[in-house]
Amino acid sequence: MKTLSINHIAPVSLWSITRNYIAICKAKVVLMLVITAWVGIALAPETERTWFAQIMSLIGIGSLAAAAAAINHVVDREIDQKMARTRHRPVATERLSVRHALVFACVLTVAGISVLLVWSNVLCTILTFMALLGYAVVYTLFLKRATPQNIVIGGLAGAMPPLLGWVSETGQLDAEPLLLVMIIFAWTPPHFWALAIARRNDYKRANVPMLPVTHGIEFTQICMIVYTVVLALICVVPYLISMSGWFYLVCSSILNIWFIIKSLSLYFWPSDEKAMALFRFSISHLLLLFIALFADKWIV
Ligand code: HEM
Ligand SMILES: CC(C)=CCC/C(C)=C/CC/C(C)=C/COP(=O)(O)OP(=O)(O)O
Repeated sequence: MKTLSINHIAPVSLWSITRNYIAICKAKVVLMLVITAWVGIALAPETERTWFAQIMSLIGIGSLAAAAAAINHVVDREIDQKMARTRHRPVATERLSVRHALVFACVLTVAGISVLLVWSNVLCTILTFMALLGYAVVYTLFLKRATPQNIVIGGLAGAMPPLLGWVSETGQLDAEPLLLVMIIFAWTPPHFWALAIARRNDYKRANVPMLPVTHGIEFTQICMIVYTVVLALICVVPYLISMSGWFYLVCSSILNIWFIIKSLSLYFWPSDEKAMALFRFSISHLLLLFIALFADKWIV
């Protein structure tokens, strides 16, 4: 592989430099956010917009989400150094400097805003930028360090993409995409707390007030069950208002009952392995739920 020599000391491959930049984007999370934004576009009322404009809108939303993730790596570098799960991250290990990470985040932000202004609209651009600030500043800089409700409130930023996709199409706010936001909003606490239970010692060591650290595992598991039930109830509403049909209702009901059963099982027979399995399940759950929302539009 081709190598670059920095100060003739450590040969660093071009790929390992690129890999650092990809890592600070949280690429898999951003991909999932873009998929939910795409469903927002697909469910919006039909417009004259071209495929190209829709793809550019998704690229713009993805760029701002990746910029937010890069800023998160900078702001959280000292916390990340203390946690086994995150201590190998590029900024935490200083493989990537703070300056380089911030310049990268700025480039992504400017590029994302420009793309959205050209191929989307002003409202979508403002809302997407607000989501960036919500995650990179409000959640990361303040809430994460301040309250065990950090991820509940901060979760709103990550829940925004279906609304952003919808608004990129229509240029206005509507009730339907807000419902999609509420679905992700209710999904986020069981998604994250499952991981936080398994990694509670990490958070304790880093002095981050996550719910399993401040209120214990049992209380967190009860909260997770409550949120999975709330999620199941919210997921019925798209069917009730005829936004989605029976195919979506059947799929979402199966997924949500499964989510509730898994949360109950974690409560009655707790283990870290089961908590991690529930965390991984939550990701498949959301992906399948949004695929069901999308497929329903064509099936029914
Ligand atoms: C405040 C809200 C959220 C918090 C605190 C949170 C937290 C986390 C954490 C700590 C991880 C593990 C990352 C790692 O192993 O490095 C993770 C993974 C993941 N999250 Fe979330 N999450 C949130 C919202 C979301 C949202 C809204 C989505 C998508 C719509 C999402 C999708 C994912 C995916 C796909 C992964 C797996 C990434 C991988 O395998 O590398 N998360 N989340
Ligand atoms: C513009 C736009 C749509 C923004 C979306 C923002 C975004 C990337 C949300 C994802 C949320 C997320 C991965 C939280 C991780 O929490 P954490 O940072 O506490 O986890 P960590 O310990 O793994 O860093």
